[in-house]
Amino acid sequence: MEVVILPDEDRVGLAGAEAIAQHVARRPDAVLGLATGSSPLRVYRELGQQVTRGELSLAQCRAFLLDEYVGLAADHPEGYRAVIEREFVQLVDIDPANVRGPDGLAHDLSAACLAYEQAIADAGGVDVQLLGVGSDGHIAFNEPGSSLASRTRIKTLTALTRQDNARFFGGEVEAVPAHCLTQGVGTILQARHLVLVALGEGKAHAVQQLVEGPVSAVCPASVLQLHPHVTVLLDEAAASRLELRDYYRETFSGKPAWQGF
Ligand SMILES: N[C@@H]1[C@@H](O)[C@H](O)[C@@H](COP(=O)(O)O)O[C@@H]1O
Repeated sequence: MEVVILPDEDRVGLAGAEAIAQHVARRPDAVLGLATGSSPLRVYRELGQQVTRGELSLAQCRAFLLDEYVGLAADHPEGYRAVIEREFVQLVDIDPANVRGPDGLAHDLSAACLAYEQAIADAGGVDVQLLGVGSDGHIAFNEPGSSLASRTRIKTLTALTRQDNARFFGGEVEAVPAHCLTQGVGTILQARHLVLVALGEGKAHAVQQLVEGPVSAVCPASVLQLHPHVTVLLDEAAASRLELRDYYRETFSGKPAWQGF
């Protein structure tokens, strides 16, 4: 796991965009994994600027969302498909038809979950998956207690997550749907590169647990310790509770000492 501590949100956004751009440089038709929430927004803005400047093109990419609320009308502005449309698709040159999310309005939600897993597999799997982390350590909507081998399925949101996300629903907890469809922890682990972004003091405990805590379903994000290629991008506040933060800084600060031997 590569832990990168950066001075501010803009630098985190830049680093996240760089990680994605590197995949696209190697493979122009890369499969991208998209996350919602506020943490990845600067990454999307930076990608948008690179596309506008002609430095990057996502025209051949396909993308899959991590999760979706159950039961929100298709035109609801806080539905994750709508959020991604607004915050990502409209800023870059990806074909909107190539961006897919779980169908939270499906008549048969279980069948929709299976179909979503199949669509990801048919695309050849996700090359680079952007992730945020909930203040309780959830990734996507895999709440504490989620099976670490889970696949895309319906989940019930915790009171804490609904409270955290109420800010997107005019502050009304009751307006936040109680259920969602989410890629499972096992699904996420199959992406070839995981890039997690965490910003602010409110994430410091979850970040400490995910990087340095035991691997446990109590903090689903801790399962990232079992993945061979993870980049964790943090601002100073999110990194503030890491016991080994000076070590992470040293290892990232420049040329490794063994170079040149
Ligand atoms: N389902 C999303 C997660 O994918 C996201 O990581 C989390 C944190 O969001 P934020 O980045 O706004 O703190 O929010 C939601 O619960």
